[in-house]
Amino acid sequence: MIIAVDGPAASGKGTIARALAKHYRLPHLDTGLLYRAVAHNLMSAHGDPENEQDALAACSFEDRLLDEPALKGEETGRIASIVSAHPLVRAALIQRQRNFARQAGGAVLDGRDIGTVIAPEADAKLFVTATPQTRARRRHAEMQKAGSLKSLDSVLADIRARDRRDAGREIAPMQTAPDADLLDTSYLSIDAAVQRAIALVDARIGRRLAS
Ligand SMILES: Nc1ncnc2c1ncn2[C@@H]1O[C@H](COP(=O)(O)OP(=O)(O)O)[C@@H](O)[C@H]1O
Ligand SMILES: Nc1ccn([C@@H]2O[C@H](COP(=O)(O)OP(=O)(O)O)[C@@H](O)[C@H]2O)c(=O)n1
Repeated sequence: MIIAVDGPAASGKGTIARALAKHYRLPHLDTGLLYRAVAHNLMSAHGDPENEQDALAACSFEDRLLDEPALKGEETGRIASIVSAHPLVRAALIQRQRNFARQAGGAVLDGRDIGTVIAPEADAKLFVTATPQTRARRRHAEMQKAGSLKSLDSVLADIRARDRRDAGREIAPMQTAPDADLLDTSYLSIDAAVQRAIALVDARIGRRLAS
């Protein structure tokens, strides 16, 4: 079984994808980490994120880089959203994600284009959203815990800029797959959001088995 979880920054898609993976005993891939790894390599090489060749040169890395805590930083996320708009970068990362999705037994993947590009054949697709204000509050709280002094307003501005870039790019833009279930977590606790996600996936699987 393949489960695709897409959505914007800090919507809760990673939290939900991890919980689904645990519930259904499936391996999980946070595909945002791949783009963050490219951003990290590019920044280490002092490359220009707008330059497609610089970004392409940053695309080869081993899986263990994905465990690097530095990938989680806000600046890395911002640069990731710039390099991810280059077609050659997306092409360089696509097979890795498809192989993960199609492994025996299935998988859960979260990102921006899982249900639309990476695994359009997924058995269940969720598009996880929350208002920009809610997402900014969540990201701000995470950043404060990590010692950041950035204001909530500036985190909100970053979130809006990232949404615009991710939804507005020409290749594999962030969008809801026509057969995805929408899950708005703005007014749901983590537990409630996870329970709702499991119910939506169960309903999809049930429908598939019945058809
Ligand atoms: N429903 C929720 N209610 C409150 N906080 C949440 C909820 N879902 C996620 N969070 C918190 O918001 C932050 C971002 O969640 P995360 O799952 O990492 O988002 P994403 O993967 O979409 O960027 C984390 O600190 C997480 O614990
Ligand atoms: N499948 C994906 C996953 C991430 N990305 C890009 O990578 C950036 C970082 O993704 P992420 O999922 O780690 O970001 P957060 O939602 O955790 O903030 C996004 O802003 C996207 O530009 C993408 O283009 N396609």
